[in-house]
Amino acid sequence: MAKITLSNLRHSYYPNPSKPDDYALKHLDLSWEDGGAYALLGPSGCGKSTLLNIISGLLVPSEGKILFDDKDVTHLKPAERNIAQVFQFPVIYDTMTVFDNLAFPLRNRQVDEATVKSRVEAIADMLEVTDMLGTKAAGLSPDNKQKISMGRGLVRDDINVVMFDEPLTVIDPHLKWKLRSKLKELHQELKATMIYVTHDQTEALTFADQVVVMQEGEVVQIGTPVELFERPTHTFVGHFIGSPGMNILPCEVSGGKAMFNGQSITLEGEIEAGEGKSNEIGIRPEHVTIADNGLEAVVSKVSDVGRHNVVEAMVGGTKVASITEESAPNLGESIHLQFDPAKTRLYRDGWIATKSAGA
Ligand SMILES: Nc1ncnc2c1ncn2[C@@H]1O[C@H](COP(=O)(O)OP(=O)(O)OP(=O)(O)O)[C@@H](O)[C@H]1O
Repeated sequence: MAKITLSNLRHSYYPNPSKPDDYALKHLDLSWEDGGAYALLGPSGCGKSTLLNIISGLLVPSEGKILFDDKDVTHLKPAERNIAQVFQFPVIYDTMTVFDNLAFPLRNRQVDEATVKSRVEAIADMLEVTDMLGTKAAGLSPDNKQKISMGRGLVRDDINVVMFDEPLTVIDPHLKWKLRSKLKELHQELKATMIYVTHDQTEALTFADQVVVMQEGEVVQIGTPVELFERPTHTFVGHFIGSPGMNILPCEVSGGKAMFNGQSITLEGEIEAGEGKSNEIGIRPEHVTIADNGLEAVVSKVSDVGRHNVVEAMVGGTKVASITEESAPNLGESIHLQFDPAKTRLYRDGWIATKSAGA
């Protein structure tokens, strides 16, 4: 396994890019530590596949370098990079047994049969497919086929990184969580560097220790799932992560105070110096409470989502969502909302602009 460094990386599919929008990857400078479990999360078109193809060697970036440890691999072919990839659709040989499928990447590299046997048996044990080793792959269910595909990606112990590209796409929703937790377990046992590409926040947050969130060809935040939830550094992350996402409320800033709907809102800390085109308050629905006093609001929607209710209420012309475990108010009812000051951030032109509490 290796540390992977992307240094000053940019990529455009155009021959003569001139403006930022000509770049599928605008500027990337980041390191994936040896043995880390990473997710690359972002909506369709944000540049995930482009980045994956650059790491695997299918694409040469327009600018910048890729290093595996200290070795510059920018111009090495995929086969020279020692990478394993697991794709959306299972890549296995139907006519071979499960054992032979798992053994394939090892035999391909002339690994001796005793090692093949012990490695395949160990991976099969971790994946809980030992009883299928003698079965032809053709008869397997789609989720078992994808498990074997994952096993093929994980069976070699000499690879630099295992990359999973939306690996649960074809899996039945009720089996997804099983494979997701299996993958997490495998990471803990194998300690391989893994990059999991997805547009699904649940998959990213359950698998990864560090999540890299991308938007429009740029990384907007790298952090643990808790960091992304607790203190998004960009409104995109606040909105994209969470269910429902963070409330992003237009506000005015004057005299170091944020005014929302004519009322001063206490923030987590001081507002950073600077100017911007737009100011917004970010507060998660989990940190908005219905109280006896506070911002006046009128309930516009109530959704019972099982463990709790999501209450949407209009404060002037702006919708604010809150999550409550208590009985929900009625539609049209006048209520008061309070924001937890320690969790209320100011965003300027999308980027966080409050000093964190204690800073
Ligand atoms: N071969 C190509 N030629 C031109 N533009 C491309 C090509 N491949 C991707 N793009 C553009 O580059 C940007 C990033 O695309 P990319 O496929 O990397 O995003 P993604 O996040 O992987 O999306 P998805 O999840 O839909 O695959 C998009 O604007 C896309 O239209």
